[in-house]
Amino acid sequence: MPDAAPPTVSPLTTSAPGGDEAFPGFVVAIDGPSGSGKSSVSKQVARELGYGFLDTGAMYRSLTWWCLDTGVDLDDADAVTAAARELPLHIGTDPDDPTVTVGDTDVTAGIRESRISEQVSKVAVVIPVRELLRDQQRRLIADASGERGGVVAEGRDITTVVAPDAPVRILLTASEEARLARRSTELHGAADAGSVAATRAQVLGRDAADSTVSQFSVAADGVTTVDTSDLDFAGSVAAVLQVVAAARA
Ligand SMILES: Nc1ncnc2c1ncn2[C@@H]1O[C@H](COP(=O)(O)OP(=O)(O)OP(=O)(O)O)[C@@H](O)[C@H]1O
Ligand SMILES: Nc1ccn([C@H]2C[C@H](O)[C@@H](COP(=O)(O)O)O2)c(=O)n1
Repeated sequence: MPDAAPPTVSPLTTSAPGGDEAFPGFVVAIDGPSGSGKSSVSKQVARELGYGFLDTGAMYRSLTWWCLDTGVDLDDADAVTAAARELPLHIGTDPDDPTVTVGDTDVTAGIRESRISEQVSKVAVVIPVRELLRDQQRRLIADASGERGGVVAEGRDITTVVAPDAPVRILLTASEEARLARRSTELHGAADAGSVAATRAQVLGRDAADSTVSQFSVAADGVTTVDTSDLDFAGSVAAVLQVVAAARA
């Protein structure tokens, strides 16, 4: 499947809310709770469509990494906002090479460490930080969709705030049980009672904090819910591609 030729793209344009320009290509916006598969499924969907891929969570993670690296107190919202203004971030939008750098440091792997996952919500709930990153995300979506004819962008507020006029908006969800099992398997190599319990606080705690600033537990008007609880990874990718195909038919 990854080597399949990209489908012909109709020249659809999406308006970029709050900006002066329309997004130049087709935008697939995906949000949902932690462990629903947003990042991994979106990346594969982007590959199969020949589109760009934007992982907006990586931007919040990079800011968290930068604050910790430079000694910024994550509980000081003003200091975190100042850091966001200075953040020397580069985020790749090639789904085969979504490299993230902060300054000269490749943080692609580092931003996935538990120390970041456990603290990233402190950064993500700061409203001025969200506004700064939202503007950057819209620019990245415009650039990537222009370069490749389309982009798959994922994150907690993509369908509601960053790209509410995207032609495809999906809430990718799964039962709490499925999400915990997936994350547990990813982090601990198993989904037995012990490892699920160890994962629970991180996954549910982060969702609880993040839901104070974004709405990702129920689909907003016009957003299609794709429930992957009973789907494997390939099935989830196929379900999203089906929604995209229906929107373009
Ligand atoms: N349908 C699926 N069936 C089984 N495993 C899946 C499925 N979708 C994703 N996964 C796996 O679940 C894990 C979590 O997926 P992923 O990181 O993409 O979720 P996410 O929604 O982006 O989470 P977060 O918002 O916390 O970053 C990954 O290891 C991924 O490979
Ligand atoms: N558009 C977004 C993207 C991410 N966040 C927050 C929520 C998460 O706690 C954190 C990391 O995201 P992840 O990599 O786990 O998807 O960033 C957000 O608030 N809005």
